[in-house]
Amino acid sequence: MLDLKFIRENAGAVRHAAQVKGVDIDIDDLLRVDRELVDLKQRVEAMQAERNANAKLVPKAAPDERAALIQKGKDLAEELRGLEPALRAHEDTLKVMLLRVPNIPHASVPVGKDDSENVELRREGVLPTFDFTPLDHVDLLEKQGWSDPERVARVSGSRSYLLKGEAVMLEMAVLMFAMDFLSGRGFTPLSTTALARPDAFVGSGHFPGGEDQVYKIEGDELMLAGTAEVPVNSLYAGEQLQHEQLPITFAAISAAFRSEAGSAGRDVRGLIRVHEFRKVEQYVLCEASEEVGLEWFAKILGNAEALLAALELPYRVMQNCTGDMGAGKVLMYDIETWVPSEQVYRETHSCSYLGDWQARRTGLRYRDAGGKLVFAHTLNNTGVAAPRILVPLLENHQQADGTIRIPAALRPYLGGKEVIGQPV
Ligand SMILES: Nc1ncnc2c1ncn2[C@@H]1O[C@H](COS(=O)(=O)NC(=O)[C@@H](N)CO)[C@@H](O)[C@H]1O
Repeated sequence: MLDLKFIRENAGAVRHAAQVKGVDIDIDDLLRVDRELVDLKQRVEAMQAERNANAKLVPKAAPDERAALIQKGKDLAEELRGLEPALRAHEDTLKVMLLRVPNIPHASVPVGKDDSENVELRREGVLPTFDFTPLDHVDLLEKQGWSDPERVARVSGSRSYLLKGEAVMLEMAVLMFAMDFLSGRGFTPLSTTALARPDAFVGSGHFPGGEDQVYKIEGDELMLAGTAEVPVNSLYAGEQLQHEQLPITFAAISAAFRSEAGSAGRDVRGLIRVHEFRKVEQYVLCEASEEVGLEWFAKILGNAEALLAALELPYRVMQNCTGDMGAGKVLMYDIETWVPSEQVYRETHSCSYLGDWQARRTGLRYRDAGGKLVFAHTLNNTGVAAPRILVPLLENHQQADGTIRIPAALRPYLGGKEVIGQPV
């Protein structure tokens, strides 16, 4: 959400942001509703003043004037009541419209319509070469007896997954490694629920708009979030933080649930796109400064890159174009990790800076050094998401005999093992 005053004074910039982000909102319509609401409020205030002034006259009035004054007071009260519904309707309409107003993209963001126009910033790591025919992750898991896709599909349908044996230890090792790594960089570990109230989805910006991606629970207002960003972003909703408390940084591990509505046919095989997964989420709540926000953006991006480097995985960093960054972002980079079986880089991390857009809709405020109450800035990035990260991990580190070489950084989390799996 943007400040209404900012929208009034920068309608052109906001209209342009909506246009380049493909957000369907009519800023002129919003400003019309805003003006009508201002007029209504002014009329109400004038009538209240008139009614109050009139009420003061009654006790001092001559007996023959009193009845008329009392009647005037009743008429004014009636007229005021008559304005209530219009006032409410305008306030509700404006609130819904404001929630749809996109954030202004950073000057560096390329204009584009979808991910095909994201810009590759750089590639890191060396692509693997195999002196044998490499397998994809589905075949590797199957060969090692680490999966059971038919049985789990019978129980849980498509986009479900089950890991068995050492693959489970690998999944937990990579999650623990990420938590260790991030807490070592000062991020407070959180283990949190994916259940959240609708307001938390509004606060993060997933609602309005992303409702079809979210699993709901019959007869319960709680919903299953697709990322810990949703509940974590609302932990401090409505509070007045002190600037000494900032920055608040979390490494939040949680389950994540996604309906993947609209992804029919994409990545139906294997672990890339499943309905429930686990994610370590980097979340930052910092002071209301673009300079500080961009510093944190670089830090959380660097954390994810360092994690991938420690996992010895080649990757590339993409800058998302305006059409692929979502309404709330100022700046967004995806990290894509190499998947040998597809010979392409696939998204494994998504790093975002949102300015005060989330804070404004969540009610995340702090007293700055001057004692002024201001909205904070927020950022998030993936630390690691499993099982998706297992796809490049298994495929890049597979050996000719079907075993998997374990990167040095993960060995402490796998009892020191340098290889998992049996030669097959
Ligand atoms: N359906 C899915 N199945 C498996 N992994 C997924 C799925 N959806 C997303 N992910 C993983 O979760 C990461 C973050 O998802 S995201 O929507 O791009 N971004 C967020 O959720 C942000 N909160 C940053 O983590 C993705 O990069 C991907 O690695």
